[in-house]
Amino acid sequence: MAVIEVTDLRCAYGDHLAVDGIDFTVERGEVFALLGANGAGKTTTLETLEGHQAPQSGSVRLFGHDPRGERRTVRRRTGVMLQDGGFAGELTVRETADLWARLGTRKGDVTSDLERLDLQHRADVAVEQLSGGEKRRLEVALAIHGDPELLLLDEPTTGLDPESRRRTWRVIAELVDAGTTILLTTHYLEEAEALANQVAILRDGKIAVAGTLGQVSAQLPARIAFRTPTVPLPPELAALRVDSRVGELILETPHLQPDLARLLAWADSHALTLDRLHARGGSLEDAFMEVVA
Ligand SMILES: Nc1ncnc2c1ncn2[C@@H]1O[C@H](COP(=O)(O)OP(=O)(O)OP(=O)(O)O)[C@@H](O)[C@H]1O
Repeated sequence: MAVIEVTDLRCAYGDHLAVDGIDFTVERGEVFALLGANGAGKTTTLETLEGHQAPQSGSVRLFGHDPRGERRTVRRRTGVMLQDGGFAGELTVRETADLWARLGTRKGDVTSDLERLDLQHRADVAVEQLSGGEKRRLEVALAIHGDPELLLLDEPTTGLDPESRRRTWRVIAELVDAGTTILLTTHYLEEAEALANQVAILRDGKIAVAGTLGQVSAQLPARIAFRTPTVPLPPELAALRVDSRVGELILETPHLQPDLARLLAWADSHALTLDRLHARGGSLEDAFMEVVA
């Protein structure tokens, strides 16, 4: 049985349909990243999985259970981040973590939770005195308490400096190695690339593109770029041309290897050096830009 099963989910605020008929499943041990521009419906989907929101129609199942109707059963196995404003600002970091641990049913060492997110030296500081990035790390520390089977993470690294982000990725990767299933939302495509095996890109509450990272990237053409040569390109390559900015020429092709070989042969025959030549396959960023453009 899938850990998460979402079937024809619709969620509305008044008459505004924020999630408009989405389906996906997440199997045990997978990391599933929900991507999309602001307002695409990521948080609404996550809040429905957390049981904070009721679907307008369709269904959401975690471990085969309804996260609203069978909240206790689901919560025992699921780590979630505390909602915005859920902290009592005057409590210290350790008091907050202790309280959270007592409210839940999973056993675990709060000190080690704080250490994993590099917050041990902030343990006696009031939560209201934490920086934005430290607060976000505390939210992640609470979510991972007791090594849940499933983690639901809403933008786990937003506002973190690059080192803290990488550290958080390492913590998440360790949990995945230990068998945790993860669904996360993020605006950082490199985060999805670093962590996820499945992605779905939402647009206006619908899934526009979904699949493994490889499948999503492979749907987009490859790109070859180089500094503009002074000699005109042969027609079959000139037809691939999509853009030329600041002296760089970009060719898009679904057939990277033969077209790159053709380009190099042409450059050779004209004794040309193609400055700053680089070639790459389609990427998650290309897929994302295609969806949100
Ligand atoms: N409490 C609310 N009341 C009314 N409309 C809401 C509410 N929360 C979200 N919406 C609307 O629902 C849609 C989806 O919002 P949601 O927060 O799920 O998007 P998101 O993809 O998480 O966006 P972001 O990347 O900005 O966090 C948006 O149009 C948003 O304005």
